[in-house]
Amino acid sequence: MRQYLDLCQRIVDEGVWVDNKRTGKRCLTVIDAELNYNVGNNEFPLITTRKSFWKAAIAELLGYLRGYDNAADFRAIGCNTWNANANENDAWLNNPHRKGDDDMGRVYGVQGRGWAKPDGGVVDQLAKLVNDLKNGIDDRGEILSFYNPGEFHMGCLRPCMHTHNFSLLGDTLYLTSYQRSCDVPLGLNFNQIQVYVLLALVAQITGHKAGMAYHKIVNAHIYEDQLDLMKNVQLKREPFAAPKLNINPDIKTLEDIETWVTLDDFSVEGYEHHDAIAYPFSV
Ligand SMILES: Nc1nc(=O)c2c([nH]1)NC[C@@H]1CN(c3ccc(C(=O)N[C@@H](CCC(=O)O)C(=O)O)cc3)CN21
Ligand SMILES: O=c1ccn([C@H]2C[C@H](O)[C@@H](COP(=O)(O)O)O2)c(=O)[nH]1
Repeated sequence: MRQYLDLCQRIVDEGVWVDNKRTGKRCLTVIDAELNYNVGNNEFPLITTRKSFWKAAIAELLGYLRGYDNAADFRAIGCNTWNANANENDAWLNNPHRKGDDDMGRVYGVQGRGWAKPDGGVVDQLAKLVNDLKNGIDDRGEILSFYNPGEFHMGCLRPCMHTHNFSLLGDTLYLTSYQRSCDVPLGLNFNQIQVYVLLALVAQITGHKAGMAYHKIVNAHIYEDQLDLMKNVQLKREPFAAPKLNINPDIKTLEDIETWVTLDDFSVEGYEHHDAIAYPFSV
């Protein structure tokens, strides 16, 4: 939790104002941040200086792992975060590739599970890496990448957390995740949870111990309309100890994740937190 607050404080102290054309807002911005999560010790990086809606963050991750391309599918599993980008963004609403209400296009999990090959067919990056890791193989390319510049024009938003690189050392699995752009008050609250849960889940279904997850962020920002709440509310609060995350041990395969896993298969123990803060969201 300290590392999150240190990043917020660093943006407040050292951030530079940058105009963002897409949202029409200014962002206080720093470049290069690293957060590390000890998944092996079950130190769940849940924000405690405000109430975190952690279930929605896990639902969003499940949707990515299933290759969802529609905000309605996300809603059905308990996640509302894609409604605005799918339905309220003029550039996307006028895009000829948009297939109708709630369509998100070729983003995130679509690339992760079905990257189109130039000669026909698709690459399922997640199935490949799960299969390798299950067999004790780390070919130094166990990568799940959502970043496909050739199809940016076919999606509502470029992926922010775009690459997850797994590594096996002995019987311990590690994860290094890369993020190009980070809305620290809103997005990072979710992204920390997702990096942690991704390592915990993949370790569980491939039969390895989970080690550390390393989260590398390039552009970390606070939107101008979020700054006052961050400076004068969230950063004035003292954090509580990290809670623990429990995952249903019956989840044993990628197919389990694709078919029957729900948010009831995750529970958090000992989550003490301050009141919720309603940060403004920029579409
Ligand atoms: N500007 C922006 N920031 C983001 O973090 C972001 C995007 N856009 N677009 C794509 C996804 C969607 N994400 C979102 C969207 C909404 C919330 C949000 O409203 N969170 C609230 C309530 C969550 C709930 O009730 O489930 C929060 O208090 O955390 C969080 C992440 C993360 N990403
Ligand atoms: O997982 C996510 C997804 C999105 N974000 C934030 C980062 C930016 O504030 C916006 C995306 O805008 P771009 O203009 O495409 O950079 O969404 C996040 O923090 N985490």
